[in-house]
Amino acid sequence: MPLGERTGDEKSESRYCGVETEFSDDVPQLLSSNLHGGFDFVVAPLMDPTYRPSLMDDGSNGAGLLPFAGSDLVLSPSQWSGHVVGKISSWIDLDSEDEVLRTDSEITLKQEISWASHLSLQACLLPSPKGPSCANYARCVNEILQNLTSMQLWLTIPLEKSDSDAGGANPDHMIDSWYLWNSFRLLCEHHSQLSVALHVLPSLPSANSLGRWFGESVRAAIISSNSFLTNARGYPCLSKRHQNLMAAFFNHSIQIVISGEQLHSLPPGNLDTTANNSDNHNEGLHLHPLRSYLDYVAYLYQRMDPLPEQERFELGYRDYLQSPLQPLMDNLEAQTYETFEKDTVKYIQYQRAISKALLDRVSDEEASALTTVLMVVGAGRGPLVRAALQAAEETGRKLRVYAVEKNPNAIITLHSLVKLEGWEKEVIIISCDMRCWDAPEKADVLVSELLGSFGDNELSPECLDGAQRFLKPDGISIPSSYTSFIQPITASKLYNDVKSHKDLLHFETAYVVKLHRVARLASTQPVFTFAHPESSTKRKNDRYKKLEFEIPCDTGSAMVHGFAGYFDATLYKDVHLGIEPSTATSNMFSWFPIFFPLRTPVCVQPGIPLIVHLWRCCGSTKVWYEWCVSSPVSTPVQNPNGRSYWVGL
Ligand SMILES: C[S@@+](CC[C@H](N)C(=O)[O-])C[C@H]1O[C@@H](n2cnc3c(N)ncnc32)[C@H](O)[C@@H]1O
Repeated sequence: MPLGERTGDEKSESRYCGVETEFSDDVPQLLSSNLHGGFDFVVAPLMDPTYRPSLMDDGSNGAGLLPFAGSDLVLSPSQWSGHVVGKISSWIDLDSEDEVLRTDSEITLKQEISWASHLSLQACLLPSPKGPSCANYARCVNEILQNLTSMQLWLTIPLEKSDSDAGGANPDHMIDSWYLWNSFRLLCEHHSQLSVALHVLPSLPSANSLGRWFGESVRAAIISSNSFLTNARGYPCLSKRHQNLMAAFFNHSIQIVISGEQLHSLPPGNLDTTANNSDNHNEGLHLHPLRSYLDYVAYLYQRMDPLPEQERFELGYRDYLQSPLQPLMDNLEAQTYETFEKDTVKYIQYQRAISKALLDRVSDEEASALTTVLMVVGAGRGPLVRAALQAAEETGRKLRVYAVEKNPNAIITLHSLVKLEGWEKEVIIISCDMRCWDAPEKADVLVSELLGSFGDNELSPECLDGAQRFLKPDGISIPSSYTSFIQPITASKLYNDVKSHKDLLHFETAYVVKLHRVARLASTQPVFTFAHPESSTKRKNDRYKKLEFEIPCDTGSAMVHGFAGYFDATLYKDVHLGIEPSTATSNMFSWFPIFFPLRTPVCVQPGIPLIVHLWRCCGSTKVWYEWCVSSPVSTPVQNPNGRSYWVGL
């Protein structure tokens, strides 16, 4: 039974909760008692824990009849795959000094994984490495991963990090379990079927340190009964920080697994009013011993606020890599225009900016005599024309509008719009590329929306340079400027998706992506700014920027898989629009962030700056970006000469 649905969240998947069990050779009974107890799946040992290959008295060294928990026939295939996660024997130690133990461990691990694959389990839980050195364990897991069809391996990692980094603490005594995970996954080359099961402990590391994990491949969070506090009525509850962490797990589709013994009371009939599944308390004497923990977890899930409408709409795009549009080189399709046009917030901001510009341009006294010439360059199917006419009506200013568009298909829509709305007197449609249009008069106001997720990446600067010829010397450009921003992120899912293409081209491409399973490791910093009109005729659109990021000291080390990019545009005076997280325009959905991947992820740590270089390069037919890191290590300059990714002029 899922943890429940979040109110109003019908599109989101349900969240499930599992339970860690002891070994039992009666798997059907084990499964049915736990499912009846309210859990969705069991994390159960597959093999008798007393088994050691070297102790098999048949001399087969483990090759004889193995003490697995029943045959594959005891459950149906869908029960095995839907309700059982295999728990690999916790005694295994593949990096032990003891050769017998090491060999036994290796044999057992392979036997258990082989059995779990045979059963088509979705995942197996691997025990945490026994010490900081885990090379042999990782080598063995890596070998298994090479031939594993679809099963996931969840490596148990205790969620611990001591916060006493500063003040000359001996680094040898520092605990940061992230290192364990990092060295293990590096040894396994970021394999996409290897992920983490975080073991949540009674005390938690700092928020920044916890945040790192949300960019890693975390599939499960195991929470023991001893991490729960006791409320006034004897029921389990969690600290505020643990509650927030659980909410973050739910938001990132991380499965919860409850483990340990019943440490809190569960008197039948004595209901905790904070728990929602109260009917289940009435099951009386047959309650699962961990039922109150499950109820509490379900309560935490159900009380979460529903996802805002925009987030719900964007669910299907989360962490999905898209190639950025090429609106200059290609002609946009009707569907793309339709999506833009639904973003009312964007047009409201433009209308506000245009209104302010019209009022600045023409005083109240001149309003009936003067006509402002406004040109929408890149008019698409006309929403900015509408915004301009509404601004004129709102301010009582007279307007002549030129709608310039190079997409012949959008021109057809523009003509029918003008006719339908009766705008023939005010609107003149020009089917032309703005860079070569010979305008009959000069504009007071030039309005455009040629912005990409990284501001200038859809070549707004090049287009507006071409259009500036027909803007009066004192004319206004809306937008008047735009700036791109980047920040380093952990994004193991995105990195693996790029890597799955197995070529350089995909590593040297910037993607548009609704970032979700990422950790933002430092605040954003501005990269390139373009202002319009550009007064200097000498200034070219090539740019270079070197940025230094500091990782907050309580974060600990982290992996940078690439950079998230954003923009902020000043439309006019105080009216802005953008997606830079700290100033993002709310409820606007036209742009997702951009992602610049790194070919080789870089491990960063507090105290050593992360130095990034970004170039915007302009050729005669294309514009492209190049990027690299020079500290703490140097990485290759990606995309030299725009060999993999460029935007056509
Ligand atoms: C991002 S869309 C915006 C469309 C519309 N203004 C809106 O807000 O929905 C950019 C539009 O500019 C047009 N465009 C791009 N470069 C152009 C150019 N050099 N000359 C004329 N139109 C251009 C594209 O065809 C596209 O219709």
